[in-house]
Amino acid sequence: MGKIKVTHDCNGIEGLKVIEPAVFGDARGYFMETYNYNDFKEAGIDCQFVQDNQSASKKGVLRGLHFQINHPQDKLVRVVNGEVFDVAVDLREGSETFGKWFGIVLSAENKKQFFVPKNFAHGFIVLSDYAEFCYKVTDFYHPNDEGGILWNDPAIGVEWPMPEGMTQADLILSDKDKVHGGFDAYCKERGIVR
Ligand SMILES: Cc1cn([C@H]2C[C@H](O)[C@@H](COP(=O)(O)OP(=O)(O)O[C@H]3O[C@@H](C)C(=O)[C@@H](O)[C@H]3O)O2)c(=O)[nH]c1=O
Repeated sequence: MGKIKVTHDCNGIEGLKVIEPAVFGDARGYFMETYNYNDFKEAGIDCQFVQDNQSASKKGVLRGLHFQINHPQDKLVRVVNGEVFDVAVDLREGSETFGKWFGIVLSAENKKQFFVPKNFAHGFIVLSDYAEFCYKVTDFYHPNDEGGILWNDPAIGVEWPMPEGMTQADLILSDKDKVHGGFDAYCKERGIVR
């Protein structure tokens, strides 16, 4: 019997999935399966994950929007401490929802997982004082293969919620993430006509 609930309707973007595990609480605390090959396969996620990642970030950190160009990764992401707003942008050429985004709050409390297939850009903003973010990926990290789209590119128009008491000027980004190109440049480089 499958122990997960899966939502496929992510703003009409095919392939994105939100997974909610069954949580077994008792006097000691709780138990849940965070990944089970058979259940995920039944839910349409039949992947070979090869790397697990974890990052910690303080409030106002924004990481994204990232992808690997020649070694695209499916990602199964979740939060084990704190709360983030997680975003995926469809970069699949020919997709009906090319350039559209979907965002969801992931937290240690709601225990939701978000499946982001290959050829999406991915990023998140930390809404809580601190957050720990864990994810499984289906290809290895290739430092020379990283691509990015500027987080606030109006051509994508992600509606990032701001952490309480912060404005966009307070956000903390890596140097790399401050200078990504926009979606128009992404399309132009690849000869994609929209
Ligand atoms: C992503 C990654 C980074 N690193 C190293 C490189 C660098 O020294 C340090 C920090 O890397 P970054 O600044 O790229 O980390 P970060 O900004 O957290 O990158 C991540 O962002 C989220 C939104 C994603 O979707 C991920 O796929 C990944 O791109 O960690 C690895 O060794 N393996 C990895 O898989």
